[in-house]
Amino acid sequence: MLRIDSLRRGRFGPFDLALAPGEACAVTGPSGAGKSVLLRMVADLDPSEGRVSLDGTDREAMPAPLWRRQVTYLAAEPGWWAETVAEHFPADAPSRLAPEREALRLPPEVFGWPVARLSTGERQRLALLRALAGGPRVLLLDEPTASLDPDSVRGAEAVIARRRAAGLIVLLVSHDPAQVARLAARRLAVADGRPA
Ligand SMILES: Nc1ncnc2c1ncn2[C@@H]1O[C@H](COP(=O)(O)OP(=O)(O)OP(=O)(O)O)[C@@H](O)[C@H]1O
Repeated sequence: MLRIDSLRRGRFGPFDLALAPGEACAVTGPSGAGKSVLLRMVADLDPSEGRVSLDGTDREAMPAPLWRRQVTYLAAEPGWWAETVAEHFPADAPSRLAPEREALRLPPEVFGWPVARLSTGERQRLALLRALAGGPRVLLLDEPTASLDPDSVRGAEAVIARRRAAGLIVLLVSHDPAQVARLAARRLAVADGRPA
C-alpha cells in the first residue's frame, strides 16, 4: 500500500492518497497545475513535508536511492547520461526484459545503439523499459506516451497493465482522457497546486 499523507511543498499540496497493490490513479489537471511537482515529491526528488510510506515503511526510514528504486519516477523528458543504451540498464536486462522490449516494439539490437541516434519515441519507450528494469513497486509516470504512435501507445499500455496485474501501483499524468479511462480507475484532479 502506498500512502501519501498531507504531502506539501510551498504552495503545492496538501495531497492525500492511498493506493493498494495493482491500483492506478490518474493525476489530471491543466498545464502548470502541479502534477509533475506532486510526482517528484512522491519520488523524493524534490524536498517536501508530510508523510509518504510504502507498506507502512516511511521513506525517511530508507536511503533515498533505495526509495527511488521502489518508487520510480519516469519524467516526461527522461535524461540519458552515458553513450550507449546498454549502459543505462543492468547487465541482465536484455534477457530479463525481452518480452517487455518486444511489446514496446524495440529490436533486440537496441541495447547496443548509441543514445545519440535514438528517435524521440525510441527514447520514451526505452525510458519506460529502464524504469521497469529496477523492479519498482510504484511507478510515477509523467506523460509516458506523449511522443508515441498508436501501436506503440498500445504496447506501452499493455506493458504497464501486465506489471499492474503483478501488483505494481501506478500514478499516471496524462492529458489524454481516453488513456486515463483505459489505464486508471481512480482520479486525482489538481488545480493551482492543490487537489481540485
Ligand atoms: N521546483 C519547483 N519549485 C517551484 N515551482 C515549480 C517547481 N517546479 C515547477 N514549478 C512550477 O510549478 C508549476 C507546476 O509545474 P508542474 O511541472 O508540476 O506542472 P504540470 O501540472 O505537470 O504541467 P504540464 O501539464 O504542463 O506538465 C509551474 O508553474 C512550474 O513552473
